[in-house]
Amino acid sequence: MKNEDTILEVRGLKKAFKGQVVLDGVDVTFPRKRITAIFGQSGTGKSVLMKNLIGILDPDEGEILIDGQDVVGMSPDEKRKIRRRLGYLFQDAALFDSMNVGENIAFPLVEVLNIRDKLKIRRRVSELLEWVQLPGIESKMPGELSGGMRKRVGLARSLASEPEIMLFDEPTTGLDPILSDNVHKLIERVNRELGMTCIVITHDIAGSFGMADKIAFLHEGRVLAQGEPESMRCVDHPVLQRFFEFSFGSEDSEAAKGEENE
Ligand SMILES: Nc1ncnc2c1ncn2[C@@H]1O[C@H](COP(=O)(O)OP(=O)(O)OP(=O)(O)O)[C@@H](O)[C@H]1O
Repeated sequence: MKNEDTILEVRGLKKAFKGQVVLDGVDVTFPRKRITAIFGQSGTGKSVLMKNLIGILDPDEGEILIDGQDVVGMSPDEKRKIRRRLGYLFQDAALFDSMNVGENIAFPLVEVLNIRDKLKIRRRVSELLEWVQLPGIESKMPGELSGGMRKRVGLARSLASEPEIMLFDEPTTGLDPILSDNVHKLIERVNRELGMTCIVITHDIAGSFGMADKIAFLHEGRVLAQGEPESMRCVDHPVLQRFFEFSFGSEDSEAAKGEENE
């Protein structure tokens, strides 16, 4: 990306489990206030990368720089503080099943932002539910919600702590095309209306193409290519080309290559 203003950078990130190398030197940058999609085949380490970014896993080697500050070597206290700048939405939304929707969203307001005023909490929960277009469902239990609703409540909860960077782990997996499109529109709103940097881990290359400002392709533990979506079509790699063929049809992918060769 030309003149990229980087908020988050990963350098030489390595992670293995019992000798099985999953991340083998990942280098990738994430532009501030933009949407970056990371895609790659199943099992290629996308979720492991995300877990390293949010601090659920520690890398074996490498750096994770937030505004130039390496998180990896920080004390637990410093890590906690800097990682508050990150929010995330897991595939299953990970709601607390024993709490109702309102309590789920109030949780980070109390625990992260330390808000104690009950009226203020109620108002903010209601605003967040309106923002995800689910007004007035505070008293519903997670078990009563559809998959798409759970995802939106999960998003409202993540947004409650006002992160600067939002990570989405396969947000459209298991959703039909209409709901997937709704989720993409919601991610665009998070980016445009709230000004958050968004990182989206996905298999859905066709869906993410329209939404992302940047795409990074993870393959065999490394980022094989990264750049603006259109530039990715011209990367001459068989796996990447196969992704394009399946997602857009072979003619489209061949045409893009042809244009590049002219
Ligand atoms: N905690 C863990 N312990 C051991 N192995 C793990 C652990 N987490 C992930 N792995 C392994 O790392 C590899 C990559 O997994 P990961 O979930 O990151 O893939 P992915 O690219 O997100 O796949 P998918 O698109 O199917 O979700 C897999 O072989 C997985 O078994």
